[in-house]
Amino acid sequence: MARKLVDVAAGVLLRADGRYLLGQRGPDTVYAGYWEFPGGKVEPGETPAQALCRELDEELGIRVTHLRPWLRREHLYEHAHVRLHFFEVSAWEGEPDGKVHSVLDWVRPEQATREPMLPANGPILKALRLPRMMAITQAAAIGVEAQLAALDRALAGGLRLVQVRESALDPLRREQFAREVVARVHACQGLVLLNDDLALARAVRADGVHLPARSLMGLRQRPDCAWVGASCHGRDELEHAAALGLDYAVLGPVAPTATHPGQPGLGWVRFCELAAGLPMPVLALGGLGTADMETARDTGAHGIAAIRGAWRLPGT
Ligand SMILES: Nc1nc2c([nH]c(=O)n2[C@@H]2O[C@H](COP(=O)(O)OP(=O)(O)OP(=O)(O)O)[C@@H](O)[C@H]2O)c(=O)[nH]1
Repeated sequence: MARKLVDVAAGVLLRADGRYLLGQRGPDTVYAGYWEFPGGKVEPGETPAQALCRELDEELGIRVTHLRPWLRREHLYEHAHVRLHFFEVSAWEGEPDGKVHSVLDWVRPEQATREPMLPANGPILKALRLPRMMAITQAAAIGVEAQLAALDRALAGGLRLVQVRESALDPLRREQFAREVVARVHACQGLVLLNDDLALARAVRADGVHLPARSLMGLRQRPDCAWVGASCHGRDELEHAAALGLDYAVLGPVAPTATHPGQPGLGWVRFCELAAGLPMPVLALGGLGTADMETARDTGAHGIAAIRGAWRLPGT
């Protein structure tokens, strides 16, 4: 029997130290004892954002002062068909106090999470492990040694997500370079994705593969890999990435770039429309750097992907 679709708003409260808040559902509830993000059902006449502010006041006794729409996922439970609107909550007044949960806990994204977790939330926890800045390599343009030196500097500065995109390097040098990148990034517990080459990703023990849009659109099934993402330029590509269950998408270009001359930028307004309501995180790409991070996140992006902007030294 088809179940009525129920809208639910859930908040990922993020502390400055990177930890997020989970609550354990109290007794006498469906899925009692399971962990969840605070939140609840959207009442008639409320937007999901309004519902979340009300729920966080009722459940935690806090007043939200800054929230951003993040992911939207549907899940069919035996008791309900839910559409979950996840928001990032980065500022609030008051100290969260467990008024309805048995326990509250602040969890680090890289830590094993709390169990049992509500079944719909697995991909949300994975999305929280995706770093906010993706740096895309340009070794063929600037030289392998210069790129590795830039990588070392960026890792020391906190970079934890690298996409190796080096189709212009010959196969042997590309493999050697990819192995170097994996060794350096894994030494810092970061993630490495190989552009469009699943076999090389496996050979060098990278974490996954990043699909260009033309490869994405040719697939009917998600490649068998821990992390899979794709480059997208419009809603059809984003929806295909979502349908395949990919872990993230990169959407752009937001601004015109030197690497794609003549291609007009989407701008932030269009970016916001295209990236809204998707089940996986979307990184903004195209003429951006670390200075654009807050604008990107306020527009619904999970973070930023960049070539030049990611390797630039601070102040240059
Ligand atoms: N709050 C919350 N609900 C979630 C999460 N993940 C998830 O699947 N859900 C589902 O969304 C629905 C939320 O229901 P709820 O019982 O918390 O709603 P509520 O606070 O309005 O309570 P009520 O049923 O007493 O009115 C449940 O079916 C729950 O399983 C999550 O992380 N947080």
